[in-house]
Amino acid sequence: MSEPRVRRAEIAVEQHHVDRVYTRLAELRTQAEAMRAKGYEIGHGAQREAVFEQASMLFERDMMVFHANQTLQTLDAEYEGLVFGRLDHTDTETVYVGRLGIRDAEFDNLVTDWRAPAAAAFYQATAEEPMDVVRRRVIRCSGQNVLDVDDDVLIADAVPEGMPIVGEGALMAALGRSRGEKMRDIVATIQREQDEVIRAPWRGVTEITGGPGTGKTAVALHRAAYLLYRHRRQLGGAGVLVVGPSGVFTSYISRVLPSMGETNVELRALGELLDGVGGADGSHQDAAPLAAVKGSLRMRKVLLRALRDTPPDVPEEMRIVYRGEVLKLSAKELEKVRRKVHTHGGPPNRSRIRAAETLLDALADKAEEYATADGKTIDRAELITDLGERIDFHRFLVVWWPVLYPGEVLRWLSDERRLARAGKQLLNRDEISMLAASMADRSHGWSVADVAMLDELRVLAGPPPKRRHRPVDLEAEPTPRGSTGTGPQRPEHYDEYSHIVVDESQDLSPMQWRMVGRRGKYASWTVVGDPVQSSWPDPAEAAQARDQAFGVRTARRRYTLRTNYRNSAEIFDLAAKVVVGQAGSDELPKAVRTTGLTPDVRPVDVAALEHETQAAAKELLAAVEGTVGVITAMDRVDEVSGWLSGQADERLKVVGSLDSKGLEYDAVVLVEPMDLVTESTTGRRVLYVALTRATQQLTVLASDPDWLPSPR
Ligand SMILES: Nc1ncnc2c1ncn2[C@@H]1O[C@H](COP(=O)(O)OP(=O)(O)OP(=O)(O)O)[C@@H](O)[C@H]1O
Repeated sequence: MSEPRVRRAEIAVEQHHVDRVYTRLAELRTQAEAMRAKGYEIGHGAQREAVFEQASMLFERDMMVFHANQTLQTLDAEYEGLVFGRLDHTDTETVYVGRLGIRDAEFDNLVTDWRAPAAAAFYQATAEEPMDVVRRRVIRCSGQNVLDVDDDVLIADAVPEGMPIVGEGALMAALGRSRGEKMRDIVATIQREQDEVIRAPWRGVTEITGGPGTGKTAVALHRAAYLLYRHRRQLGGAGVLVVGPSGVFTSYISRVLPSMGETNVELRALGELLDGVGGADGSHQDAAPLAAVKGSLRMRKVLLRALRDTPPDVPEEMRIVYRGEVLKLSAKELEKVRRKVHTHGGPPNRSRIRAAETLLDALADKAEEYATADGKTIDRAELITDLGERIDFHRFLVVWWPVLYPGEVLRWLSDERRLARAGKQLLNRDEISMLAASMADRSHGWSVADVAMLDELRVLAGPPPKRRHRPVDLEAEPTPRGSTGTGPQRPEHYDEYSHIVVDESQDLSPMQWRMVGRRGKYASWTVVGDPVQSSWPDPAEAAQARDQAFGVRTARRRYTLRTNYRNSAEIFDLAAKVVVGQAGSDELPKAVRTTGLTPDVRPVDVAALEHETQAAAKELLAAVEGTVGVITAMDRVDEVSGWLSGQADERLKVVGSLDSKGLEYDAVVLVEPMDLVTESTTGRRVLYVALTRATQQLTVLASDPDWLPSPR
């Protein structure tokens, strides 16, 4: 038979099996629906039974309905290619691998879940270590239709007579395919080095490093799905949190887990980790020098001092009449009382009772002072009891010791004098004015870096007292919550997560590590990063904060991924040049795919930049099937978006350098690379990130040639 006929015949063979799987899926769905209906029936019956029986029947009903719903949820997930692999073993056993495990009515396996031990050989078998696999087949489907098959022979000598072998290179075919707006799962083509990381033990800290495009994000997400499948009891209840650098990024990866039937993982951007505190929207990026100040560990102390400073607008003195005498506390005396309360160190929102007691003590001292001057004595205990019950005392107390909300306290720092007090010997003059100006700027919501400070303040201030009516929060004006998470909202108990995945971890500031660490107090971790792509100026300080976040967890394992699956070799060769001297050769991955298309580096005149950008975007939109990213320095995003507003094509995206982290496009236009270099002290690394976003084609428009180090 000719190759196309063999292929068609093999596609038909697999189609037959896939049809059986879908028929069975429909049967299972019907059974689950019937079970749910029966569960509800039990509930109705229970109403007429004795109370004790009712209780046990209701329990039974709840369990039935719960299980039925869970099964339905799993069966109804939109699986893109439910069956994607097949293993033919030496003993002629055949195992189909898919996104879900399904058995037929006789309880024989129709499909084995990719995470089950029986499917491991699909990812781990090699020609050197074939694990009894003769032929590994990747089956490519669209919906329920088999489109293609692709085989890998692992034990050539053991191929039985008549076993057809079709095609070559499922991985290369997958990598060459155009990219959509959302990342896709890679279950069908996970490579051995990646599989090892995905299946690593769940406890402790698993660190994954590797250069751009090595699949770190993909691996981390598949690991989350794998861990939930294998250890659902330990991890499923309290939840898995995936933290990414930006909302654009979490949106980009948001389909991967649901496509594997996993909807119970919470995806959050760093700027979206905090719900409801003063309306944090956390999508705005500060300029690098400002973000560096906001993210440094110094801020912890600055914030603590700010919190303990006298709140603005509190009464400057206290007057209260006691038995015909006016007791007066001056501003200085009141401050002494405030300091005394704070020396106990408790969160101010938990210290109001102590504040009341200390204030009453000061009033008693004052009364004693007056009495002594008049040669009298007072009953101190009686005074404290009497004043402590007085409404005017409590009225004073609530304004003098107000409930502190993180957003409000942060805004106080727009007052330079106040900030200078809080930042004494911690912040220099320039830093103070830069920070104060940022806090005064209300033209946008909170920035990504602000959110870590808000979270710090949340903990330092302590929870506000519970009220029947929610207090009016003046900071709540810009409230868009901005979570793109697919999982449940967790407004309060942030420290409950059982597993935390941190992506692009090389960029977390120390303050962000503290914030994430609070959420992982009892969790195990998967931490993904590439030091060479880091835009954080003080890696040592960040490492210290990171180690603190991990706490005493002793089990730590580290994996390095070395193959770049994203970029063509031509594109990566260019990108690697900009970090020469900043990265060791072992820190740079190897790109496996060549396209024959070298990047198009165009010197342009500044005046022609707009026109050149439009032209390059148009060319690339015509050249590729999928997305085209136009990457610029952060402060030029609006300008460049304006240039391209005439090109109404949904595949075209303009993105700032920092926001391009973790994303990928079929083609990229990089506008003015030198802008990225000068944007921050780690500009070259940011440029490296931007240059490694394209899978197929890259055009660089540069008026200044210095972005590319000249060859030595
Ligand atoms: N085994 C694989 N099979 C198919 N595609 C893969 C495989 N591994 C990675 N990829 C693809 O390579 C691209 C890069 O993967 P990913 O974004 O996870 O890399 P990364 O290491 O996180 O990159 P970066 O550090 O640059 O953000 C993605 O399109 C991903 O789907």
